[in-house]
Amino acid sequence: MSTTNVVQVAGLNKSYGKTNVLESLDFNIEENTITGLLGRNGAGKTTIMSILAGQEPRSGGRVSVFGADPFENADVLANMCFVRESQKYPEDFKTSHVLKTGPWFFENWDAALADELVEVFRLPVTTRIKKLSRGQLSAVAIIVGMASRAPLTIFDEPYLGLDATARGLFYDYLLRDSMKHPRTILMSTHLIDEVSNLLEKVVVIDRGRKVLDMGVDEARDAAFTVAGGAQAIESVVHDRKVLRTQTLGGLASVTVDGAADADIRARAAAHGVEIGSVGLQDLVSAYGLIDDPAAAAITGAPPARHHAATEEVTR
Ligand SMILES: Nc1ncnc2c1ncn2[C@@H]1O[C@H](COP(=O)(O)OP(=O)(O)OP(=O)(O)O)[C@@H](O)[C@H]1O
Repeated sequence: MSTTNVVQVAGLNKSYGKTNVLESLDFNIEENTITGLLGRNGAGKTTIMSILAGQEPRSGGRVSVFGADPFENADVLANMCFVRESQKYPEDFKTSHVLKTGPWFFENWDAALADELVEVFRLPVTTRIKKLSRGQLSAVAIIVGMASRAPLTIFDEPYLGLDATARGLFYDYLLRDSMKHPRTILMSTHLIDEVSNLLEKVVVIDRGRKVLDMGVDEARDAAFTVAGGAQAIESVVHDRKVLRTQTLGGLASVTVDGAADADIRARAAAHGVEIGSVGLQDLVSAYGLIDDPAAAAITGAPPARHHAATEEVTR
């Protein structure tokens, strides 16, 4: 089955002055998928999204959205909705104005869906937007993103201030509505566990570089844990790349890069240690510690040759 890439990024660089914030990034986003853009604070997620949405120029490389460069390209931007925290509204704008003007900007605007979501999020429509609570402001942005039915919808941490019930409703609506009306969705989030059932693909960024780019199902095999006696673990994983080490007395749990192959399983059985799977959140968290001397320094434990970061777990 052939796939169409709505977004194609090749060798993307972005710098502010002498600081490189994105370096040689390559990734594609397939049409009609929900992709998570994940990574630690300052990794470069908002910068990537702003470049895709034509709001930031790049410093180098190629970016194509719907087959064209998005920067200052009205045709490309007409098919896109970028939902971000810092969205500005005209002074004195109310939610009712947002609902009224939505169809001016988005060809596929679904007014019935917007009204339904206003009810679901219990949003006051006649209150001025600048008077809304943090969570209510996020709800307005989510409603715009959902009701726009834009062929490419980009959500940059859309949930700030939203309560757990509202977040659950957002995820339910996003899943149901994107099944009924397929479109391409890119979402950055730190609440990875919450959205792991929603995402089909993940692109993980660390310090402006891509560290993971795969289907969520494949990501389950991207790493594994080994838990048990610290010395036994060292014998099992000594020639593997350890992403993260957590120790408690003589016990340890390490997160190891790659799939748990037959060789590792045999060694684990021989040394009486347990192999486990790694959830998406832990995986992203482990990749965020790669080659991070600061993380190792917190515990005073020097990183070993294959070990990226070591943390002492204290009770
Ligand atoms: N206008 C700017 N001038 C200078 N540096 C900037 C500018 N905008 C972003 N940066 C830097 O670029 C890097 C990436 O920022 P970005 O906002 O893309 O990160 P992020 O992954 O979205 O982070 P978070 O998860 O905290 O929202 C950061 O180090 C940030 O300080």
